[in-house]
Amino acid sequence: MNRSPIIALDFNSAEKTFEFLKAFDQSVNVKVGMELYYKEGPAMIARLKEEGYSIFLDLKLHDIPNTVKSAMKVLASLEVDMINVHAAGGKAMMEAALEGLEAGTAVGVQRPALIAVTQLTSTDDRQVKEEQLISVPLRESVEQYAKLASSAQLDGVVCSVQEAKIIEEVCGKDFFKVTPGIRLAQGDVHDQKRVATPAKAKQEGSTHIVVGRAITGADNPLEAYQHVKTLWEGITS
Ligand SMILES: O=C(O)c1cc(=O)[nH]c(=O)n1[C@@H]1O[C@H](COP(=O)(O)O)[C@@H](O)[C@H]1O
Repeated sequence: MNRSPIIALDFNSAEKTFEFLKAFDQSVNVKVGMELYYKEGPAMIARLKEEGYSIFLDLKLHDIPNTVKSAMKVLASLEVDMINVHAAGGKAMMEAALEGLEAGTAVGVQRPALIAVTQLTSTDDRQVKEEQLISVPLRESVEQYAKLASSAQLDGVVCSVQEAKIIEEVCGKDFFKVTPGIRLAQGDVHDQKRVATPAKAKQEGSTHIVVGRAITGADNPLEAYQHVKTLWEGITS
């Protein structure tokens, strides 16, 4: 998957998705999440692949290691470019996910990059403290999850832009920092808590940005995408 912005295809049907994609060429990266995958299933992935898109399959697996391993083995057959689990499932679960992916990837096919969600970008410090009863600041919790993911040999994490720099220091430049919660200046933050602009993401060391509503909800999605891409690529790291 190249480093262009990843468009979150948060639609409830294949029809709406392909109607939206009509404006774009196949060089854009796309993310298929729970809504679209649960509705359309593996056929959706096959169709997007056939059309030539690079795909991040965002199903955020989180279960006992054996279940995640078996699920990843099956998902590997979809031959997506990137896939994720929740780091909160633990190191053994992340290792099992990787084993499953490796076992399910056909010879000659590149294994999907495996990344772990740290603290969701819809989470803030208050929730970490009062709901999760974690006694360290959110930032340290994200750092710990990133270390765990790295020790389990994962390719990277999903985090917010606010933690990208510290993760680069701890896990290195090549370790993926995939950052959702991207908004244009003055854009509606919706349900997200830890947000940043594309330019800030680049500056802080994000390796990938995931952008949904700032593009899909725009009057002119292609124009919005190009604007995001220009801001993201504007600064060389
Ligand atoms: O794993 C993800 O992609 C993800 C992790 C996270 O912490 N926060 C987050 O927003 N996401 C996804 O990124 C997308 C963000 O969408 P927008 O808020 O519309 O840009 C959604 O599809 C979320 O499911």
